[in-house]
This record gives sequence, structure tokens and C-alpha cells, in this order.
Amino acid sequence: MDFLPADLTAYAETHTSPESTLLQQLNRNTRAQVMAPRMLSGHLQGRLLSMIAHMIRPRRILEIGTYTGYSALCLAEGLTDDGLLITLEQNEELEDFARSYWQQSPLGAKIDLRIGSAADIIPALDETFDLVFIDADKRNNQLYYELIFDKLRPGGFILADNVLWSGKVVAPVKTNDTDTKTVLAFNQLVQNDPRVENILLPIRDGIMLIRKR
Ligand SMILES: C[S@@+](CC[C@H](N)C(=O)[O-])C[C@H]1O[C@@H](n2cnc3c(N)ncnc32)[C@H](O)[C@@H]1O
Repeated sequence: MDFLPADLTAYAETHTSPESTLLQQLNRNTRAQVMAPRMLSGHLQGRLLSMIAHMIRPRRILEIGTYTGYSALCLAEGLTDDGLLITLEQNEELEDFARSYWQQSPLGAKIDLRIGSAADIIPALDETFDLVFIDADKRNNQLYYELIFDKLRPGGFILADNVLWSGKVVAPVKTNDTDTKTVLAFNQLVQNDPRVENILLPIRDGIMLIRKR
């Protein structure tokens, strides 16, 4: 679902720095060759992720939900020289596709893909993160939030994607619509959490930007 009329989205994109040729190819080929291409962050959100990473200059980023590797490349743009982005993906069939693009970029050496279930991998990560991007199975957002919280440095940031859930967060919720209920519960959990400051950015499907106090 587009929240802005298509012409305003197009205007925003034409007044946003363009994607690199590599990101353009990754975007286009994901749409042509991979299931569910709507999951890819895309031009506008990708440039936002890159801009936020440049502002923070993180040394360690954790991404939960790699898909074809587009957002990993965008976030990695802001890493420090000795920085590393760890990205978690449970679908091993996406690995070769993502790696084939990462290896065309110098940033590829800064991306560490771990294949498996995020809930199994996160507890074993012995890192302190400056930035975490939560973008996997939305039903587990709350679990991921709690699992990563103590691994995030004070003053560190969390980004959680799809928090507007195609606008369903403001529509009457059907009794059996567990996904929307879970997104609503996650947004309220963050809003009520005294450990953080947060702002819901109505960009694309909604991004919750959270700062740990
Ligand atoms: C929305 S896509 C990620 C999109 C990507 N961050 C981007 O912006 O281009 C979500 C990804 O999370 C993966 N995923 C879903 N559940 C997962 C889990 N429990 N552990 C790890 N990855 C998971 C899916 O296979 C899918 O590739």
C-alpha cells in the first residue's frame, strides 16, 4: 500500500539521492527473480537507512531479516572503517543471490550473514550494537526487541519496519487478524517503554525509530 499518492512518492524519489547502479540492479532483479519483492526496502527507504547510518556512524549494526540484501548494503554505507553489519536470515535459498550483489561492492566485506532463526542466533551474539534494524517476521518483533535490548549500547538506535502494517493499525481489527494485533501490541509496547524515546516515521509502511536512553 502506498500512503502518499503515487505522484508525491515519485516527486519524493526524484528529490532524493539516486540509488547506486548496484542497488538499482539488485532492486530490479529482486522484482524479476525473487518471490515477494514487496519486502525489499526500495529507493526511498534505502536512502533513509543509509542517511541514518551515516548520522550514527555505527561500528556494529544488527539486521534481523536480510531478504536479498538490499537494506544491508544501504545500512553498511554508514559503518565506521572497522565497522561490521551482522544480518540474520532464515531462508538459505536467498544467500547466493544476496552474496552475488554484496561481492560487487567494497561494503560486502563488512557484511556478515548468519543463516538461521533470529531467535536462536541473537542470544549467542557477543556484540554491543549501535544500531539494530528489525525487519523479519513481524509476529516476533516484541521478542526481538527484548532479545536485543541489552545488546544495544545506551544511546543506541533501533529501527523497526512495517509498523503501519499497510494502514491496518488504524482500521477495525478483525478477530482472527493476529498479525495486525501483534503490530499494534509492539507499537504500544515501545510507546509505553520508559527506557526509550521513539518516533513513528510514516515513510513507506512505517518505520519506528527508537533511541535507548
Ligand atoms: C521484509 S524481508 C527483509 C527485507 C530487507 N531487510 C530489505 O529491506 O531489503 C524479511 C526477511 O526476514 C526473513 N525472516 C523471517 N522470519 C525470520 C526468522 N525467524 N529469522 C530470520 N529471518 C527471518 C524472511 O525470510 C525475509 O527474507
